[in-house]
Amino acid sequence: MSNLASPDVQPLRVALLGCGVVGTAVARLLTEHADDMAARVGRPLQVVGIAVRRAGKDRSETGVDPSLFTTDAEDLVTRADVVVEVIGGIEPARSLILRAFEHGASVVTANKALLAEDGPLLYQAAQEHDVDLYYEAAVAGAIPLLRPLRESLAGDDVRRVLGIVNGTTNYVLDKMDTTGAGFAEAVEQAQELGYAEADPTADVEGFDAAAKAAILASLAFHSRVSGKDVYREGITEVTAADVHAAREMDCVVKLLAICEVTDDPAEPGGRGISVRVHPAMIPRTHPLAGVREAFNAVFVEAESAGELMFYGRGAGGDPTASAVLGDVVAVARHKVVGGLGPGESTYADLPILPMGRAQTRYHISLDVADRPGVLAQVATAFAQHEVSIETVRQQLLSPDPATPEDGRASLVIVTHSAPDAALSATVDALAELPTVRAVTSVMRVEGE
Ligand SMILES: NC(=O)C1=CN([C@@H]2O[C@H](COP(=O)(O)OP(=O)(O)OC[C@H]3O[C@@H](n4cnc5c(N)ncnc54)[C@H](O)[C@@H]3O)[C@@H](O)[C@H]2O)C=CC1
Ligand SMILES: N[C@@H](CC=O)C(=O)O
Ligand code: NA
Repeated sequence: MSNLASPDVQPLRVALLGCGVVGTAVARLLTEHADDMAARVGRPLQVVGIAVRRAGKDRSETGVDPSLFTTDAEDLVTRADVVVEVIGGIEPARSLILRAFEHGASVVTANKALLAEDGPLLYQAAQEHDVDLYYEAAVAGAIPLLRPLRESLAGDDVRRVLGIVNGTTNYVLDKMDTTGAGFAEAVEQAQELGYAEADPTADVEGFDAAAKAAILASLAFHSRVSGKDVYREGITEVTAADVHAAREMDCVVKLLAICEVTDDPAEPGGRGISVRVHPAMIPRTHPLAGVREAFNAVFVEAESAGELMFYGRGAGGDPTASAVLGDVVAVARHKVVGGLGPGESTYADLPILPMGRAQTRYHISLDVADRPGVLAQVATAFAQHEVSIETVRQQLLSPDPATPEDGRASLVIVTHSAPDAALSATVDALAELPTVRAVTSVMRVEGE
């Protein structure tokens, strides 16, 4: 290591854009682990500047020389070999990354929103300028997931990627399930712990998970998938009745990202991609049910490898910085010894299938009149849409005080797997039946 400290060894210049939750951890760890990083890269890394929005704030926890903080990010990216973008959002992050490429810098980013919106543009610019674009932190934080998909599984045929990829919503659902915490209170806690996006709407409405699902599907299926291609439902519509219904079924509600290749005869070539993010009930015995707090877990199913599971911290400053720094070492090494990491791979160019074709199962709770023939009417609605019922549970409810003479019952139905369009049409038909007083909970079911 001593020769690396010699004044003759030219350090690699690192510029950091953003000094929030992730940026602060990156800056501190770059300083604390400077010697190890130098040894792993083969040359010292020198932080040449940290772009911030507001100068003069106390950032002593980074251990970085205060003179390195600058509000001129545009200039900073022209003075670096490696640019780390942890500002987030679309602009100015996109322009700064493109400018960094133009000046010959490789870029490490954690910005899934930008990658899901404009990944192809960034890949192309990186390729044109012979530099790297790495983004392991963008999906599932610390968990090494993108490199396995991009590199380790490059010789296999990935069929499915399914998991929990948003720490904030997992934290919220977990707190609602285990402590009975309210939605707003749990979101606030997730913000305080540094898990949530700058605007937590991106988390709770499922945009963050959708961006990650788009990135995962693109890599897994060698096709272009953008955030807009992903069917998305967040957790804001998950009610206490849903959580209760899940508990009654010995299930738990999780926000899942599901990316699948389906062999669909209606599509040219017979294959298509289905990508969706939505809350789903999963049995408490399923491994994903045990994923607590802000942890993430992702299953990958590949033809030859079989099933793989990735688990770890998906959010938070230090865990995310771990993934960022791993990428910094990789791209910095390329600067030292030559070579580039993998670029965009879209040769399969598979079409995106509409959500209606996704195969899923539904759990439906109905508040019905307790009269002869009700069950037959309900069953007919399922049969008419070619949806097969797996289980039905009926329970008497106390009468509605407004109509005390009418009997009431709750019907809880779980279906077999069917196209989402047929399931959703069945729910619409059920809601129209005069004997159905209310559809009290509808949720997709995943896992056996
Ligand atoms: N917090 C987390 O757990 C994770 C975050 N990420 C991603 O990392 C990125 C950063 O996230 P956080 O650090 O949590 O956000 P943050 O909001 O804590 O930090 C962003 C920082 O960038 C600064 N900034 C904004 N515009 C700027 C500009 N023009 N020039 C200089 N600085 C500017 C803000 O003032 C803020 O300090 C985002 O893309 C996020 O999606 C990825 C994985 C996990
Ligand atoms: N807001 C995100 C942070 C990591 O990507 C999350 O909660 O998972
Ligand atoms: Na990751």
